[in-house]
Amino acid sequence: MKLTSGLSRTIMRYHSSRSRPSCLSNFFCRIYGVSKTHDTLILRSIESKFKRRSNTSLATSFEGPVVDETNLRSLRSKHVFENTLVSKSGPVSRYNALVASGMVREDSFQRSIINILQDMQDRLLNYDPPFVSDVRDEVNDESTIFGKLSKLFSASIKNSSINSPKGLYLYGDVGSGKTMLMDLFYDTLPQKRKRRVHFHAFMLDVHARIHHLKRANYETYDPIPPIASDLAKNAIILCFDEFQVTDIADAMILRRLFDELFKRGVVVITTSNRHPDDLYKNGIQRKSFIPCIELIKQRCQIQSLDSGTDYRKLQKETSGAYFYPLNSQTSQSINTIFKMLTKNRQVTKRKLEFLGRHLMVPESCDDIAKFTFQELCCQPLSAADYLELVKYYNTILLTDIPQMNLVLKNEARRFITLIDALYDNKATLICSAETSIHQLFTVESSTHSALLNPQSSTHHHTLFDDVEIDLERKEQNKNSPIFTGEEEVFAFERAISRLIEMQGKEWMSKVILKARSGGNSSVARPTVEYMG
Ligand SMILES: Nc1ncnc2c1ncn2[C@@H]1O[C@H](COP(=O)(O)OP(=O)(O)OP(=O)(O)O)[C@@H](O)[C@H]1O
Repeated sequence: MKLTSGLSRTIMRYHSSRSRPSCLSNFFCRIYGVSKTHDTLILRSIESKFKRRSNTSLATSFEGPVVDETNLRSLRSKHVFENTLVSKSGPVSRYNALVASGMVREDSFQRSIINILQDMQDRLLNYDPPFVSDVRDEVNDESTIFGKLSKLFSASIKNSSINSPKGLYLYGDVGSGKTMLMDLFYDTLPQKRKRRVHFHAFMLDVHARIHHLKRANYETYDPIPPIASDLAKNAIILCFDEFQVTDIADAMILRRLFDELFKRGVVVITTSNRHPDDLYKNGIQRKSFIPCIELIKQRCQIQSLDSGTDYRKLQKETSGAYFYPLNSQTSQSINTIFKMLTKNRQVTKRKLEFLGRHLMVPESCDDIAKFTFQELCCQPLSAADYLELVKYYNTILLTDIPQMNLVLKNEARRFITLIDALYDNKATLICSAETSIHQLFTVESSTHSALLNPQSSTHHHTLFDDVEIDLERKEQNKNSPIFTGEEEVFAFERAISRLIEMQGKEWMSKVILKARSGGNSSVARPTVEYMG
């Protein structure tokens, strides 16, 4: 069994201490290698983070974006930019300063991309985007006078977008620095009308807007143009992290949405693990998605970043919060950590309610929650649920993770989505698993498959209705190659890379900085029901 002795020793020390806050400081000092002489404010902020009670009084109904994307920002960039004396003039000077400070290793592949991003930023300085109308002017039901006017208006937008600069589609290997480079670009952009968002969160926002508009308007109402206008009004430069298309609903929405966004002069910068030609590969009705690929290739410069280096795997020190294999000792270790983190405070069962959905949290205390893999990855949950979860919980304990394979691809896909949500929010993951991180995903079938029961997502059924996708046809196509797991195998690599980084000592320093900057406190909390 691989049980990190440093962690267990720290837990023992924690238990033998009477003073919880100072002991907690020691706990983090030891596990995450934070120097004891390190800024005491940081340690105080960790303590207050763990003492903080969750705010449960704010109930929200959907009026706009589902996710506050400021919480999805890369903390590395915050960490790096706020703590290094650097010139604020552009991505190249930022990159130079990071290399000079030793925080980033000089990388010739990254260097060529940062030069491209610098040119792009220079071009954007002179960009005068077209005027975008108000959402309410875009009721495009052609049976109404507004609809007819809207059609005329769309034609005029089309002409005005001709001079918009090309964006960038940056694709390549896992962990090669795509997000870091995009963040350097984004953070140095002087424009205010910009938005940086994880692609999952962006699509959830779009789904929610579609549903909201469809419910409030006519049957024949086309929600895409007004949504595009609203998005363009708020951000003329849109930066997406991890562009990926794995489902038909997203494919059909994107085809139209991108067309409308580009017509409104929006410039898209995105990272992805896939070349545009490989997006939604083997997907149902893929032919209908090809125009979207062509549009991306037309409106974005396509660049690869294939340095062959996964920087996440270069880190040497780990925090030891990943326990394997599954046995009584590992299970006891997880329970001990949970008790330690929640000591003297009430552990409750909770029900999170949002957008007409609910998510059960079996054991929780402040911003710490504990689940089994079965509870979190074998239920019909989606990115929306996991992003909601990380609004509340900054530390997740996840037990009994099985080795995953293509038979368990629904569970694997959910687990990967969960890891993405935790990673993007700089959350802490403490877990117990059947195998080491490197062996967590396999293409072999597993004996566990019979134990787990995949179900379909009700969220997607609603969405298919909203975008008028024929579900019967989807069912007929369930043997389509997209269900062979090719996408999952690809995503496994990214998840492994991220899990490794999340087990590293450097990860905790990011968590500390997040706590220091107030964590998720800016996010409106949805309804929570205490179950006792
Ligand atoms: N040149 C570098 N020197 C040191 N660390 C780096 C360098 N480039 C990237 N990193 C670090 O490696 C990690 C992975 O980088 P990043 O998230 O940007 O990769 P990515 O290509 O976007 O990965 P993915 O495809 O999985 O999303 C981050 O913690 C980042 O700060």
